Amino acid sequence: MAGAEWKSLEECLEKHLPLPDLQEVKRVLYGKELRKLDLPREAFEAASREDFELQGYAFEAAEEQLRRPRIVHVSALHRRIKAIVEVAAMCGVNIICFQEAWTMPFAFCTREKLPWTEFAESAEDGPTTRFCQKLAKNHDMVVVSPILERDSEHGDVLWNTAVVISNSGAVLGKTRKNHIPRVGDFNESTYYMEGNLGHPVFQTQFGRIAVNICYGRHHPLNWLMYSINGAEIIFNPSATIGALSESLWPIEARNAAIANHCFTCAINRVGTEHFPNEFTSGDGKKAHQDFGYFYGSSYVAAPDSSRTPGLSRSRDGLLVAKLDLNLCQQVNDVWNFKMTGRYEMYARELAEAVKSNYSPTIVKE
Ligand SMILES: NC(=O)NCCC(=O)O
Repeated sequence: MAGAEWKSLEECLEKHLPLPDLQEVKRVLYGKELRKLDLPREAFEAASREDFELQGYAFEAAEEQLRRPRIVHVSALHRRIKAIVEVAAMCGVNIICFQEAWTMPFAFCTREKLPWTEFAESAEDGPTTRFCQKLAKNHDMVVVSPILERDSEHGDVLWNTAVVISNSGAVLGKTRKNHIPRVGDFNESTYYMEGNLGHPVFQTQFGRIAVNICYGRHHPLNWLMYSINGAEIIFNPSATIGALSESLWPIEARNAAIANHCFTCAINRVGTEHFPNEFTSGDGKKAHQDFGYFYGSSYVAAPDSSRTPGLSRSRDGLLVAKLDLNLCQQVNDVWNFKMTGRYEMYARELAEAVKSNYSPTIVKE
């Protein structure tokens, strides 16, 4: 499995394919070609000074007679948040989402409590939320800040939470990771509980947003419920490694955008994190001190199946996407997945299937 030396799928395709083939491969892999955004020169200069990648693309919708375009700029990014947020502001970003548990190493592999649980903090008024409130207000930007939450009002329970901060600087609310991985070194159940807040959608000045945290992207019904509650953009802040999920990554968030007539933003960490003590995870692997390679490759996908190229696998980055939210309804009106979905039938059958005396409907000869 490649580490940092393999920069990105896009770079590899561009290096090896003749132009006519490249155009066809890109059409199949990424859908319609997106216009590159003309981002300010000073934004590129600042990104280069701070040593992170900057890319921008526009998702355009057809002009309508009754509605004006509903343009929103969103972004997915990695570390060095303040400098990166400043560059995002130069690019006119309206909503920004950071990677999962962005304030800490992804230490859940270790199963050691200290010092890692020291990173947990209040979603409402912890230091990270206060920091993000300043960023939000200064830059008139909605900030989605995924943290490890300590809920001291309920017995210090820990949760994997995304705090949503309005562009006014007020905390709009929070949402919690519903599904906890039990795979490989993702020993996260040692640290926090399955979310209990359902599938909230946040009405912001720039559109209705939701957050499906990392492992929730493997659950189509989790995406569906955010969409049923009206989400137009669903962020998927993640921390995932190549050996486990790199072949799933380009498919899942993109498929969710198509299936739910919404935009999705898949955001991943970059690099390898080393821990002081060796750990194992009961999977036969020798004791080791790192999680594996977090392969970045963040991207934004649209309801019409188009998507941006991925950010690099090896560098911090800021991906700016200009979305016209009218595209959600336009695609819905063509494909009608919402209208043709048999939700009542699924609800009835699922309600039966979860009963302890249920037996699956299998017709046999
Ligand atoms: N952070 C997290 O839930 N990772 C699980 C692995 C994956 O979903 O790819």
